[in-house]
Amino acid sequence: MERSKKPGPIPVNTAGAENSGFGFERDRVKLSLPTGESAEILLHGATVISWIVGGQEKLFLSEKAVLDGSKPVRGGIPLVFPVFGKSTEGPTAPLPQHGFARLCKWELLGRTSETDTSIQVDFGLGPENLTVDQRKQWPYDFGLIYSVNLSKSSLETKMLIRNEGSETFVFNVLFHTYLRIPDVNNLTISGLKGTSYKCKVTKSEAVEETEELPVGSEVDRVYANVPSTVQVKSGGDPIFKVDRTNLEDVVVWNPWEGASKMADFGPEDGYKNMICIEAGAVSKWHTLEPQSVWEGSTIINI
Ligand SMILES: O=P(O)(O)OC[C@H]1O[C@@H](O)[C@H](O)[C@@H](O)[C@@H]1O
Repeated sequence: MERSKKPGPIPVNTAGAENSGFGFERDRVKLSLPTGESAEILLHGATVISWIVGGQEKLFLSEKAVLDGSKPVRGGIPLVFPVFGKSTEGPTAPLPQHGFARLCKWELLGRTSETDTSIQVDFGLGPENLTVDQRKQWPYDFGLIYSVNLSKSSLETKMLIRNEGSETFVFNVLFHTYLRIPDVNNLTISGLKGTSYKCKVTKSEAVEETEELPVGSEVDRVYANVPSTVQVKSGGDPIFKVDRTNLEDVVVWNPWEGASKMADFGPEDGYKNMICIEAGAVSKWHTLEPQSVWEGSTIINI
């Protein structure tokens, strides 16, 4: 983001933070709490690539994921903005699938709060962080502030989008979260019943009828206006609870055996240990008028 438009320094609340941790190394930020929880975020795409609770990794990261900035990360939490999927028409048509946010090197704005039980870091992205080609593809003046907040048993991600120009723009935004799961064959997802969805596999639309949705094959569904919390259960036991604020939609994705066709997906049967539960605003365009701000967040609880 342009220096003049960056948020002013936010006073850091360090009450009781003697043992918590914030580390910056070359291309990534590491957060940790005195109780052992940690998270790791690359500047590339501001992609969260690790979240550890109770000594266990909670995010799936492909063992073939490319982390050097040359392509989006296969795993963790890539950021989707300003378009979800690939547009064939309209102002986002020139952009690649899922937009540019996951492709850019974000700026570290700093640690914005810290206590013994939580720590937050903010990243910024603006037109000056885009390549000349990306600027041509989407020539709007915008400012993004992305916050990652690690607490003892939850990870919150929050996006603030500002229109800093004189032209209105439309956008989609989504947290493309790859959750690590013990076995997809024992998995169910609840909280979607009664919600309309578009299935990208069968190219059809339907209303979800299942209370506890199993995943037994490729799934790629965009659930619109999901009213409540979505829970991921393993063998009937809740393992993740996903709450959303101002993010009305949820995408459920697992490529199943199609994963073997992705050069950066590994191991080949890794799809058994992942499910993407993606909180976003993607089923319709959101309009942002000049000098207006939009904010949305999601919190994943263990
Ligand atoms: O391979 P990509 O660009 O990271 O996209 C992965 C998947 O992302 C999901 O969000 C989409 O619904 C899928 O259609 C897509 O295949």
